[in-house]
Amino acid sequence: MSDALPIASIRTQVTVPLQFPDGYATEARVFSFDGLVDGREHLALGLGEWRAALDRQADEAPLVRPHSECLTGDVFGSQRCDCGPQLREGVERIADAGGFLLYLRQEGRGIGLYPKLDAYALQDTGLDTYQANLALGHRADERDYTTAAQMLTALGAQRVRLLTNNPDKAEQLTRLGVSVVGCVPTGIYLSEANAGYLAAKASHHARPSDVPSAR
Ligand SMILES: Nc1nc2c(ncn2[C@@H]2O[C@H](COP(=O)(O)OP(=O)(O)OP(=O)(O)O)[C@@H](O)[C@H]2O)c(=O)[nH]1
Ligand SMILES: [Zn+2]
Repeated sequence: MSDALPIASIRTQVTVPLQFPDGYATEARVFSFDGLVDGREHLALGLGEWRAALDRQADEAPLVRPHSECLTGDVFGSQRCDCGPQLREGVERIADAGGFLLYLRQEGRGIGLYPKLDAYALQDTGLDTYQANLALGHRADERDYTTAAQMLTALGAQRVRLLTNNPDKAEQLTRLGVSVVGCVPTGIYLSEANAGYLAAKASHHARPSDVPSAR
């Protein structure tokens, strides 16, 4: 509930010029925070006309992508998932619309980097991405968006449009008191290597949720 959301505050904000390997360039206002509930170093990137977007209503509300960390995909260009292209797309679309990219330090759907690699090894024996988490004693998806809600509140972004295909993000943020006035789907980045990953994700999202409930 929104009244139970612990308050976080902006710690530092700095401007960082960004340039991607394909040449696309923009500028981000990078925010760090004090008081995030899990003590991790989550970031918010203000992109485009983010200041003006904070004052806009409904279908003009800030565009926000809560992006969960994927070291292999975001940094090294892993083809096992679609995280790298989604991050790149997210930055440009948010820069165009005005809003925030939340870079959430919950690697491997919240299980961590080494366990994600363990899950990859199990997937190579035939399990899908969710079954592999369960076989390792984890939940299928351990992500929690409390820190995302805290950052949005600290930024003054109580009303947002989400850039995502993942309904769990909208459900959790709504329960946490963020007003999600719309969801904008991200592109689908299908490759030979990530076809199984994307198929498992689509069927998982079509099922009743088995993700953890928001605190
Ligand atoms: N456990 C596990 N995590 C994975 C696997 N492949 C990718 N991930 C993680 O999945 C997360 C992807 O998160 P997001 O980019 O927020 O995307 P999403 O939940 O698919 O939702 P969208 O907003 O629609 O992109 C990252 O934390 C990745 O590290 C996998 O095979 N196993
Ligand atoms: Zn990934």
